[in-house]
Amino acid sequence: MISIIGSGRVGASIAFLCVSNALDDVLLINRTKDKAIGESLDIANSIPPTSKFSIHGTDDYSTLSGSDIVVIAASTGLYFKDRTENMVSQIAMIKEIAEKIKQYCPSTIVLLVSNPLDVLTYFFQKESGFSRFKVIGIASSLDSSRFRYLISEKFSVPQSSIAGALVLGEHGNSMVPIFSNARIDGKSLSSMLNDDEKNVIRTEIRNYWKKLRKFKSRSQFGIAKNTYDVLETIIQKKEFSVPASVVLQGEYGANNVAMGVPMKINQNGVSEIKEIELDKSETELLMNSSQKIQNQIKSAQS
Ligand SMILES: NC(=O)c1ccc[n+]([C@@H]2O[C@H](COP(=O)([O-])OP(=O)(O)OC[C@H]3O[C@@H](n4cnc5c(N)ncnc54)[C@H](O)[C@@H]3O)[C@@H](O)[C@H]2O)c1
Repeated sequence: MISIIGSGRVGASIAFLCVSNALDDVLLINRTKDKAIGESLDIANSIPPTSKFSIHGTDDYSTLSGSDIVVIAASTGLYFKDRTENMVSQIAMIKEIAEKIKQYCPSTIVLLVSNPLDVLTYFFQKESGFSRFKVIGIASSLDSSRFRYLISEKFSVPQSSIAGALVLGEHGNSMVPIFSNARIDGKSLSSMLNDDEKNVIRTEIRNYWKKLRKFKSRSQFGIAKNTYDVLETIIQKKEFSVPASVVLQGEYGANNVAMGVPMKINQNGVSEIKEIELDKSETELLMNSSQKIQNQIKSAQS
């Protein structure tokens, strides 16, 4: 069973993909029970006639028991300028949720989606005491899909001709697009862009969510698909290479901080953290990004 805590825009979109693709049974848990019931009644009509799975909504955390995976997409409020605006209330919320998950499904895998993503991934792992390989923050794959989209628009090429376009580090203003790893039809992307052009793309990726919010209130489908891909990997016992946030213990020179890094995921969670080669400026930017997240963690602890 896949349980999704928080059935707002993002949680409901993830549930819709799971149910309409007959991935597994889905449980929606929301602070306000009616919202969870309403979304589950709607999404239930997308169950394919050949599916053996269903969906239910509740505000009762004890129903988490038996969850194979829990997705956390709950939010205490909106933010407008920066994803860290609600950090204090989001950390308090994640600590409460960690207690419930520990109580009702202590051997589950947890996918975090709520913001500020890296800070919450860190606090969830510390609070729950779960293996760091079972607590995965989903966001770098979304940022990477934005990177891919912007390259494909700039060069008028299909996304299928782009490989290795990764965004690592914080899911926030210090995120780091890795130009040195990206290829278009096998040709190095770095060699096709000067520093100014790279800066423009870097800024566009970081501000993608702000641009999107000029046209609709906030994003939901991109993150839903990126989360679904990881859920499918785990439920169907596949293996998947993807950038995601995890608590680091020395990898990329970072310690006791969560941030987006390339990894392999399988049915047990993170099976490998991949340390890829970065150029000098990317290495510095990634160190700065981990330092920024660490500062946020420290400010929340003081
Ligand atoms: N990781 C990413 O790349 C990414 C992308 C988009 C959105 N997000 C984040 O996902 C989160 C959800 O976004 P949204 O647009 O769906 O928000 P939303 O406001 O539409 O939904 C949040 C839901 O969480 C519920 N909730 C609050 N506290 C709860 C609790 N303790 N237990 C259960 N439910 C609770 C609310 O009642 C609400 O229904 C936000 O933190 C947002 O910033 C992350």
